[in-house]
Amino acid sequence: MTVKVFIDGAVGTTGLEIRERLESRRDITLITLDEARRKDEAARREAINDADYVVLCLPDDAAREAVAMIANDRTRTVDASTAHRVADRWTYGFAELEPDQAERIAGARFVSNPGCYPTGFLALVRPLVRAGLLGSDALLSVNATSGYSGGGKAMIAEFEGGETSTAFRPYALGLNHKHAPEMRRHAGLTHAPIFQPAVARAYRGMVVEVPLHLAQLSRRATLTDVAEVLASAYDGNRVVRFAHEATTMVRIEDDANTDRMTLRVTGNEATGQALLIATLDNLGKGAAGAAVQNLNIMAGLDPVAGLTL
Ligand SMILES: NC(=O)C1=CN([C@@H]2O[C@H](COP(=O)(O)OP(=O)(O)OC[C@H]3O[C@@H](n4cnc5c(N)ncnc54)[C@H](OP(=O)(O)O)[C@@H]3O)[C@@H](O)[C@H]2O)C=CC1
Ligand SMILES: CC(=O)N[C@@H](CCC(=O)OP(=O)(O)O)C(=O)O
Repeated sequence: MTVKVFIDGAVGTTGLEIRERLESRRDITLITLDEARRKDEAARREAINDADYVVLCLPDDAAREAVAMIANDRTRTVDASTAHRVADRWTYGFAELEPDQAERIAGARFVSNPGCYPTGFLALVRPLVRAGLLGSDALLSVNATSGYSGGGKAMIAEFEGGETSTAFRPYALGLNHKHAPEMRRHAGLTHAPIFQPAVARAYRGMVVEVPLHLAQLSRRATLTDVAEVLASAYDGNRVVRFAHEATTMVRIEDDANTDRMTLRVTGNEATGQALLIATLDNLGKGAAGAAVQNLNIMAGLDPVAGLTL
């Protein structure tokens, strides 16, 4: 038996990545719309209602419109946009976030795929909050660098079309990035972290860093204690891996071209300063890899089918 999947926005940056992961699958039949019909409302409505699963790879407003087109109680949705990540009725599609999150995704009708930056931040911070090492009132910062495909077709054109020659560009300097609410909510924090992202001249890949004073922790702890909490949270996980080896260098390319994520704890025990680091691919675990993982879980298939780990 196969499940019918429609990717709305299938020729965008994320949509193409999802299609690549699904098109050779024998357990999945893709519903496709040709170039002339891919933005036609009637054609999309028909495809959406014909599908068992719809994956939305659209700008936020178009994603909301697509959800409103569902006129049956059967079609299940994974939304890759920001539109529903803190919305009621939607299940947050980060399977490793909580011990029962995969089970919740498996039973959900509406699943919101996490943002790429929150994927790194939450993987590093949520286990520490859950273990009581970080209080829910912790005041955190997060700095991150993304490959330019993170900005979709428009940013790819900007970097590859000669519109910018920059190698590295911090942005969201007004500390108003759209991912901050999602980080706050799903980490279980009272205050959103100070989030300062940057984009680099690399097509794909991502480094997310959370600096911490050990004195910020709710009880006395060493770097090893922090590492142990993260290592045990992801013990045996096939997608999120804790790197036990000493970290001397991290590169944006480390997990690029994969659907996995690697977490590290490093720092200076003598000064009591820690650095939590996640590397992932903004288009992999940060987008398409997570969407396919969610689809697999919802359809009762192998959660990592079609993923590159
Ligand atoms: N790039 C990334 O790393 C990540 C992206 N996301 C999210 O995924 C979603 C897609 O982003 P991304 O792939 O980067 O963006 P792109 O701009 O590369 O692709 C968006 C696609 O949606 C199409 N589209 C726009 N409006 C409509 C509509 N009304 N009906 C049908 N198709 C439409 C566009 O068509 P056209 O080609 O004609 O413009 C385009 O092909 C966004 O919400 C983004 O925030 C999430 C995580 C990471
Ligand atoms: C480099 C870059 O511009 N990145 C995008 C985030 C990509 C992502 O995660 O997308 P969504 O939350 O939009 O789904 C940004 O900062 O807006």
